Amino acid sequence: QSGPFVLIAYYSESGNTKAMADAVAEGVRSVEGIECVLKSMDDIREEELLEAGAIIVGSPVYNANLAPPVQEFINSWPFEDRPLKNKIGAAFATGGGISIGEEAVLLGILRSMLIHGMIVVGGEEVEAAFGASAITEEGPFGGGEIHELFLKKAEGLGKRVGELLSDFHSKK
Ligand SMILES: Cc1cc2nc3c(=O)[nH]c(=O)nc-3n(C[C@H](O)[C@H](O)[C@H](O)COP(=O)(O)O)c2cc1C
Repeated sequence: QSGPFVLIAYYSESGNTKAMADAVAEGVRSVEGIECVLKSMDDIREEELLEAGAIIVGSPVYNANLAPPVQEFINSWPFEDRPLKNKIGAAFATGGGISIGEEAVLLGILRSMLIHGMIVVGGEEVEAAFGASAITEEGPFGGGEIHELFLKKAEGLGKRVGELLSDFHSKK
């Protein structure tokens, strides 16, 4: 990576969180001068975490908590001298049902980021205030594809983080 970039790190067992990650990436890529690295968290090297200007983490909801591999990933971040301090952080999540854990997961990710001294932000719209989330199995949202409404929130999140990173860089 030559210029400032946003790292999007996701975990996805059945593809829903990956689909949201793709929409977040689209939002980031709409910002001029900002690059985007989109990866499943298994493939992320520590160097990439250290070089990223912003990190956006996505998790499915598992029993109203972060999926364990996501918490493990965050627990593996370097902490000595807090090298992630002042990076921008944001979250996205997918859950099967409405209000059975997605907000808890978003805030769980942001809480861990705050321990690292990151500057955490939500999405573009008030409907994505804690980050972008999607419902994947309940009622009208159970059709197999992620509803457009949720993809738009994900895109707005990526765009906002990209724009903030761009502002930070222009002030340096
Ligand atoms: C072990 C397990 C626990 C789950 N617990 C919840 C839950 O508490 N609340 C919820 O809304 N969805 C729950 N789900 C559903 C997933 O969050 C949902 O299907 C999600 O979109 C899967 O994301 P993925 O396709 O990226 O793997 C659970 C799924 C699994 C496999």
